[in-house]
Amino acid sequence: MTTQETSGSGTPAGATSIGTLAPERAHSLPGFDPTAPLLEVDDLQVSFPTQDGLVHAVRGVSYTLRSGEVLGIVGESGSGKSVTSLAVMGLLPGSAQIAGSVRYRGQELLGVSDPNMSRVRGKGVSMIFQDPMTSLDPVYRVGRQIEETLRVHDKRLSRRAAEARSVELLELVGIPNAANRVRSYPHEFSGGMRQRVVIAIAMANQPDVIIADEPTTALDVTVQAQILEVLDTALEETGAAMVLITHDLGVVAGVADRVLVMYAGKPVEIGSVEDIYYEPRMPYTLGLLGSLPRLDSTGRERLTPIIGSPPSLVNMPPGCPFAPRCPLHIAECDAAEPPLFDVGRGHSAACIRTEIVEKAHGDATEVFDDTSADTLLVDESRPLEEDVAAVDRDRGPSPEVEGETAPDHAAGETGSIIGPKGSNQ
Ligand SMILES: Nc1ncnc2c1ncn2[C@@H]1O[C@H](COP(=O)(O)OP(=O)(O)OP(=O)(O)O)[C@@H](O)[C@H]1O
Repeated sequence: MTTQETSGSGTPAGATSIGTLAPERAHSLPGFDPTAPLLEVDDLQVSFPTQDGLVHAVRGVSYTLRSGEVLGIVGESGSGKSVTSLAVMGLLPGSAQIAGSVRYRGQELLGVSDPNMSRVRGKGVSMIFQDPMTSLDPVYRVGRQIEETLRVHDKRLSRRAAEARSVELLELVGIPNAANRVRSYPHEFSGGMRQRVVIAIAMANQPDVIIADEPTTALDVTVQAQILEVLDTALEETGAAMVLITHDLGVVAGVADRVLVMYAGKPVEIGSVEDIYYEPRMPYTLGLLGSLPRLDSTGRERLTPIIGSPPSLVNMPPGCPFAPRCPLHIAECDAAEPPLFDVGRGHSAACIRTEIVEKAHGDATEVFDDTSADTLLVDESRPLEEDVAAVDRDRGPSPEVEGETAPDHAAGETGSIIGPKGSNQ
């Protein structure tokens, strides 16, 4: 497989306002090259032995991340996004069989001992996980957890300076009354506030790279946008580049420079965020777009679900793994798994029928059947409030929603009702 390079200006994104780097610690592995890309993942392969056989979780992932760049990695559950990132961080279980190469500033990370990886983790590359409670220790005050992170990489930092920096970091991520909140325990914060603390810890040592694995998935939709803004602040303050992992193309739209789409353990499309959203060439990417309500739609487009589920990663048959779900499937698709074909301007797609997808110009209804939106409605000829009224007649309205009216929706339209937990959407 060819390594697909991510684009980027090569200049760090922002100022470093929260302390100074001690580069010799983070960069003390053999092969350090300050001019090398921040992260080069080359033909990464990860398998897990299981009772059912070898699970080929990651089957040849390659990407390059440069300074100041945000790379979105998108794909369905089980497509290998997290395993790819855990391999980069050296956090896979001992049973994992790993091949390929992961270089941070030219230094090979695969096979490096855990003490040596600790020099890179947190300072060279830090990670934000989906559930903040997996990162935070429930029995320590959040301030202490930030201070420890700082002092792991800077033993000369006094306790008082670490305390002051913790308050500064909590302010940066938008925790009100930070000087008092440093003394709070994780359970005293809401989920969104806890994720802000985790972001503060991830940026504490001004890493070169932040890997954020589904950082907003566990949060209320109203909080998700705020956390994306906080991540943006983290990048500005640290000058870090970011790998943003999500199953939601909508999340990467406003944040990423480039997007890597994964399917069944492999990248199936890589391109700029504009190419992926407006000119995708892989039917799977088009299907993902079609199943997502778009803010730039005219309001009349239908959603197009991808029918079926991804293949088992044990004993995969030859051919394109997406073929059984693909509306453009032909016999040749079953012969061999297509490599990433260059379709122009740093854009590549693993499909032998890209010229047909090209003609859709991002409109999934050109290729996929549109079935989903109508299934939400009992009767296409009447607006949604009549359906709600019919349900109310049968069940009786709940006291909380009595007097509220349903939004005016006609057949085929997509609407969202959002609100924080307990708001009776
Ligand atoms: N320790 C393990 N042992 C066996 N199989 C594993 C292990 N860890 C992950 N897998 C398998 O590897 C595949 C990829 O998992 P991964 O967590 O990377 O997917 P993902 O794209 O991040 O999905 P999600 O969004 O649900 O986290 C899955 O089939 C998963 O079951």
